[in-house]
Amino acid sequence: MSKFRSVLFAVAKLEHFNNNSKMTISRASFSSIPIIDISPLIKMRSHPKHYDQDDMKEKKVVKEIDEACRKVGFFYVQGHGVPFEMIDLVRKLGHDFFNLSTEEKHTIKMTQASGWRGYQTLGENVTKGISDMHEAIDYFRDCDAEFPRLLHEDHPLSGRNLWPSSPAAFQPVYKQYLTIMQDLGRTILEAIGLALVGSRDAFEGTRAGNPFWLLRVIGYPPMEQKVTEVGCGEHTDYGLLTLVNQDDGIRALQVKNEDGDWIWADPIPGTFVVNIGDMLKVWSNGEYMPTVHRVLNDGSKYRVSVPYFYEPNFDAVVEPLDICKKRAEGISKYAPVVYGDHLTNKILNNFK
Ligand SMILES: N=C(N)NCCCC[C@H](N)C(=O)O
Ligand SMILES: O=C(O)CCC(=O)C(=O)O
Ligand SMILES: [Fe+2]
Repeated sequence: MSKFRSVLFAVAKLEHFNNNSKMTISRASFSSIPIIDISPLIKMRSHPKHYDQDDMKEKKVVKEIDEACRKVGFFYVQGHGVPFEMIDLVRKLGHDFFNLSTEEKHTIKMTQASGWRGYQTLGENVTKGISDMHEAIDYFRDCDAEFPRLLHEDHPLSGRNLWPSSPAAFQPVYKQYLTIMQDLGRTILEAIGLALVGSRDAFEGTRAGNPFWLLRVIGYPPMEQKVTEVGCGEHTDYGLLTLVNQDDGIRALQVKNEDGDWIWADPIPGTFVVNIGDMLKVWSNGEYMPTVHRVLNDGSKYRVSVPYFYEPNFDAVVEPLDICKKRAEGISKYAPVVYGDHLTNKILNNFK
């Protein structure tokens, strides 16, 4: 090798080293969660033809989301266009439901036959073998002809969503909310597509064009300093993007940085807390890593949060994207996984 070429080679190696170390070191240092105004994405989504992808991928909002995904795995979104009244009403209806008698709540009880949809009582959900101090209602995208595997009654997640008759507004409001949140999830994923691949449609079609979404309505009783109990044990989320609508004025959600410190994701009225899940780790070949988080409601108030999970298609085969593999010198860090299998495995381990 000529002297000139070997110097170039050394520089290239050094740059590669720097890039890699930047990626790993920077995650350790986060001590706060960024707030991102996504209104430019909302505008792009309503008039896609007016926006050039090459311009869009250079936009501040796309760079901010990319940086947040690389460094923190969590960010708040504002300027999302979801009416504040809607955001508040959804949590209020959650409070109203959890205030009902046990008997009433059990009219929509989750069972194996309901495909693990419905109401679960305090402590029924477990994380790493320990009961979580929350009650919840779980909803999954309805099974229809688009999910042939789930139409077979012997699939563990085959079943129907269970809607309470009280409060009366619960079902219509939540159905509307689900439509709005699906659109919001897709909009944020477009920015991630632009950042990772340069294409806003990177996750459309067979990847996540028909998302197998989940929604949880969660109630956390106050723990009053009982440090042996946890509202929800530490975990990462399973899919692509989680959008959390949490009660104002109660600090309970905590995010772990690489030093092992817990950073509070304090509620900011009118925002959603967004975090990335396991499947983005695989698709991005580890460029984006899901961040461990937990819930500790050790104050004195009952807390409701409503996370919406925007996920891949049930049958999506998730494997590192070519461009992400190329950036890692052709090395694929994760084996392919079928999203529905990953999810089923997780859900079946969530209950004793
Ligand atoms: N659909 C999602 N992501 N739900 C997250 C729940 C996390 C706790 C659950 N018991 C667990 O052990 O995973
Ligand atoms: O209640 C929260 O703030 C978050 C809950 C959560 O992490 C989850 O359900 O996956
Ligand atoms: Fe979570």
